[in-house]
Amino acid sequence: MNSIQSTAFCLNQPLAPQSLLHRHRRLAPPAASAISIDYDDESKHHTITIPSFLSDDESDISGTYPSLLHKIHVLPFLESEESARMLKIARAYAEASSSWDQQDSTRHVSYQTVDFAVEESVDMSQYLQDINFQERIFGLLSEEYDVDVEDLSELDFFCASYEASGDDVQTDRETMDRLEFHRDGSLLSFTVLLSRPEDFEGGGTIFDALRGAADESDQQSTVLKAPGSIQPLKAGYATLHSGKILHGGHVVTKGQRIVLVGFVDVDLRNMREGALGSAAKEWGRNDVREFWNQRRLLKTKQQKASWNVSNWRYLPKKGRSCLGKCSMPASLLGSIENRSKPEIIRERRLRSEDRLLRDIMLPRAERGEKIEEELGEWREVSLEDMDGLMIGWEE
Ligand SMILES: O=C(O)CCC(=O)C(=O)O
Ligand SMILES: [Fe+2]
Repeated sequence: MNSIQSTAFCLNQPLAPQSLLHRHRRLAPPAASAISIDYDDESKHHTITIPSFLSDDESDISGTYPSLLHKIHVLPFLESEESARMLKIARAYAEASSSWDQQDSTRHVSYQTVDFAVEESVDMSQYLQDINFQERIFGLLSEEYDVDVEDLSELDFFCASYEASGDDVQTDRETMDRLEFHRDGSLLSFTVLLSRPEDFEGGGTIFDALRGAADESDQQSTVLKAPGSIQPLKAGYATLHSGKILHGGHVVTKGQRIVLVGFVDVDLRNMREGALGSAAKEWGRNDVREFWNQRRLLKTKQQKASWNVSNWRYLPKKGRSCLGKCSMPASLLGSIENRSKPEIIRERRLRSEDRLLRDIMLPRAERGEKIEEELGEWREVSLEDMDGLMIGWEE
């Protein structure tokens, strides 16, 4: 992209003294921690590069920073008549089906969303076909993330509504005003804004890795708003990102935000084997750590006056030797408090995310052949043909 205006700013993290760096090598602050925003005035395309959270000398990383997956793109996508028409179809379907009146979606495992799948609405599916929606969005994703269009497949397209809480108090509608931080099942995801920015306040797609940094940017001229949420300038704009970057729907404080969201899968031949598995393992470990550290903190705080902890699992190793018989060393509570600090846990999470974004995509030269699935031909079969194939079948 021809970058006309470029902004870069730092997270302003002080460097730890050498001794600390040595003791907590794995948690050392990143060498370079800056967000860069490129803007091309002609195409109105913003490219936001999420910061680096690792130092470049960490030996076991295959890719470099920034990879294409570190980039979040915000750009005009649908013509204004197209997004207006889609909004109309979406509203009509949601009204007729009450899809936006209840939190019942199974799309996100741990929390409910207010949406409907595009395929449920005949009119919406038809319109998306008429305007070649899938071909167009796949074309964009293919170009920005360097994946062949043939290697992209639709996992899910759905239309979600966020409404400011309080607007629905008079009714029994269950709406949502935000979506908690999560990672999508897909490597690539997109959000197309259907409602007009002037119809709601707040909102946007919020990224953990961009949190805090937006305060320092020029709020008027960018799509990146505090605290790390990306708010497109017009209806019809698309936000493209890797679904593996921790993100959510930022809280809508007024009005209604309606978006079309898509999860797009990438064929395995493009991906480095094991990269996603180890990141997922690390995130799982982190969640468990977070839980236990919080629990330890609570327990030790409760027992601070007369320290008599009977369950050693709540204690770090160095506290276990004097279980139940001594007073709590002042340093112990401090160290437990330190470990359960959300910033430290966040830092760990961001480091494994950064590692994944560097590692997961194979360079073109290392990608294998695409394996076409052989479906064979349909033919009629007799009951004798089926003999032995129908396990558990009883006449
Ligand atoms: O509302 C948004 O911009 C993000 C939605 C999202 O992340 C999701 O539905 O998975
Ligand atoms: Fe998502």
